[in-house]
Amino acid sequence: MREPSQTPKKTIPAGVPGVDVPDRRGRTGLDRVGFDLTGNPGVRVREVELLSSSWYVLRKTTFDYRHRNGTWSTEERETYDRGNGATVLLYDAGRETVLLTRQFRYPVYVNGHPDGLLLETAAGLLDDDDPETAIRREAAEETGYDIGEVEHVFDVYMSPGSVTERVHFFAAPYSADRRTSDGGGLADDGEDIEVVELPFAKALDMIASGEIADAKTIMLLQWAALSGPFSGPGRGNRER
Ligand SMILES: Nc1nc2c(ncn2[C@@H]2O[C@H](COP(=O)(O)OP(=O)(O)O[C@H]3O[C@H](CO)[C@@H](O)[C@H](O)[C@@H]3O)[C@@H](O)[C@H]2O)c(=O)[nH]1
Ligand SMILES: [Mg+2]
Repeated sequence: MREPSQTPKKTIPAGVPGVDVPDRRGRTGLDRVGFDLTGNPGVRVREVELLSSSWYVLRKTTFDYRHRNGTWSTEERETYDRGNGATVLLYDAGRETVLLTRQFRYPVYVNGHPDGLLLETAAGLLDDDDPETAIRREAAEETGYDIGEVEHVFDVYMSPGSVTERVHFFAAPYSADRRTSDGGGLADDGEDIEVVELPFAKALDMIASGEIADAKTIMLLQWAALSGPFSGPGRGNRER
């Protein structure tokens, strides 16, 4: 116990990782995001609380919001920020096939998927790259194919009520002569990705049966049938 005469020690705040001292991924200022927004005069950001920055970033933001009838209210919203991402549909128009990946997704497993092994188009986070550079990198890492020309399809907010992420969608042809490795993802990052080639028509059937249940994959397959490489009379509807 401290002697009554002793001067209390001044405690120097240790700093909050991700806020005023770097977190384990080197980030600071994570609680400043949103204050500089000016695009909507009916939104005034009041407070940003960093709830978690263990890997990706969860914030609670308090903001004033002007309703369409002119009244203001104060709202709170949690946002999950994992950066933006990119995805690509790899297709072989001649052989009428697509190249997908299969990997274990824990969030899916914990929410009703039988084994968590999800069939998906190759995809990854941008990290510090532009979308096209990122998708070339991810396609090579995950499928082993070095992709040539890519076609930009659309950019999409995948879960706008809670997740900040915007995903950039692409399509690109693949062919055996552009295979440079087995793919499989980065083992050091814990990735264990199977490369799965499917007839396009079978992939479409697997949407109907629920075997393909990933949003970006469904969107790209349906785009391919409607206006992409498998559109037009008689395409994508050949004998299974
Ligand atoms: N240690 C640790 N590592 C993590 C964690 N979360 C993700 N990772 C690592 O971060 C890697 C991210 O891999 P990417 O290939 O860059 O991203 P992705 O998870 O495939 O994301 C793509 O698909 C998502 C689902 O559709 C998309 O949301 C995303 O935009 C992108 O397209 C994972 O393989 C894993 O190693 C975590 O909580 N802890
Ligand atoms: Mg990935």
